[in-house]
Amino acid sequence: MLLFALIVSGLSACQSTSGTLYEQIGGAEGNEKLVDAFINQIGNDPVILPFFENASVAHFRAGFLTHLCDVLDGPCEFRGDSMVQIHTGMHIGESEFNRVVELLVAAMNERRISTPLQNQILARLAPLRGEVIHR
Ligand code: HEM
Repeated sequence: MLLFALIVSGLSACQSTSGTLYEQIGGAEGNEKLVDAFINQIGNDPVILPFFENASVAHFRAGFLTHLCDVLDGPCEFRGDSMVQIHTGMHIGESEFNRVVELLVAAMNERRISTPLQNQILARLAPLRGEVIHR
């Protein structure tokens, strides 16, 4: 019985593997910490930062938070412009898209998100590639 209790408490201290992806990243707090780490990565990247030259960080943060919450099955509905509308005119290519994915992975590593969970998150974002690049 003691062993069982130890195993259960040990499991709950680790990342949960049940519930929505949003719950698994730690809900609203986990989402905010992840998005802030991502924004910090963007802020330090000489290739990607120039894309955000005229963007408001606060606006991007709020929009990305809601969008990610929505994509990860959290209790949010992103009602902003479509991914195509937002990124049209930015002339984003494959390499810039891949770089942004790398920055998100770096942010997820920083937040100690497990590799299997990272892969599930990336699988949700990958289909958006065509809506973001060459626009
Ligand atoms: C799957 C990949 C991506 C997703 C899901 C995504 C999603 C978003 C979202 C939700 C917003 C905020 C929209 C709003 O509320 O107004 C946004 C804005 C923005 N995105 Fe992306 N994005 C992706 C890839 C990229 C890439 C690769 C770049 C550039 C290399 C980029 C550059 C920007 C910029 C500059 C803005 C700010 C626009 C502004 O407010 O002026 N995005 N993106």
